[in-house]
Amino acid sequence: MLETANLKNAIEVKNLNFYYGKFKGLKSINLNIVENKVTAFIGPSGCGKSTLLRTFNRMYDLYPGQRAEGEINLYGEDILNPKLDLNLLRSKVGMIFQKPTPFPMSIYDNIAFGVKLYENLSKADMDERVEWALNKAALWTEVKDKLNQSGLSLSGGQQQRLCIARGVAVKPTVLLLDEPTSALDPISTGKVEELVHELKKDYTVAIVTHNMQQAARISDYTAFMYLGELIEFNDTKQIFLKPDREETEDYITGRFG
Ligand SMILES: Nc1ncnc2c1ncn2[C@@H]1O[C@H](COP(=O)(O)OP(=O)(O)OP(=O)(O)O)[C@@H](O)[C@H]1O
Repeated sequence: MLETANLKNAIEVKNLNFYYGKFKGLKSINLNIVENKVTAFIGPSGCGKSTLLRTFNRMYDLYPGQRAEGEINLYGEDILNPKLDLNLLRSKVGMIFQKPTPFPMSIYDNIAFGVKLYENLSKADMDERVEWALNKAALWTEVKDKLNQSGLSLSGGQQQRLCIARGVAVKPTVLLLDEPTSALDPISTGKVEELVHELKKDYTVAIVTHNMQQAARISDYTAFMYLGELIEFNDTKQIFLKPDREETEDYITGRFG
């Protein structure tokens, strides 16, 4: 396992268990998400990747019967604390989903909407923020002349970059990406992958992916999960070239999963 205690961690997960009612979806997870790096979560369907990602911004809180036990520290603050301000947490830990989900409103408003929840900006400052976020998501040049058009009028790949722009616009510290390219064509996928590479200069990124090549291409660290457990967590190169555990090797070489 990777020794990350001496690196700067954005998130530290300690003895995390997660329950869907009586079903235990995560079993004693311990790992750190290193600041300004990309950490990929891989593993067969149903192994708990999305469940783990959803604990990092307490997305599960929206659903009755789901609960987490243990500790998840975001820069030293335990986010499992029941008294935590969840809106504030979600402004610090943004999430982008598998299917692009633009709001049914203009491209401009898709971005401004979230910003308005947290900040009271003048029109000029908001214009600047919208341009900044669209630039960060490598979408500005494609949409700058049609900011008033519906976000839904964009292509799938553009919609996903719009969602990424919406995510970065509120200036989170961590971005969670749950299979962000699985609904995209190869060109759009390439663009999102380049973008993830750029984003880690400013953000800490955790990404769930089914695509081994993608994990190898874009992540610094990789966590392999199986049946709710973290089997192996290490430098991405190590995981793909010389994994410690046989289960990891079987998975990445396509022998199961
Ligand atoms: N809402 C839910 N209620 C009950 N069980 C659930 C719920 N969501 C997920 N699970 C179960 O928790 C386990 C982990 O699911 P999760 O979605 O985290 O897996 P995953 O690794 O992200 O899978 P995939 O790659 O298919 O998206 C699975 O056994 C799944 O059936």
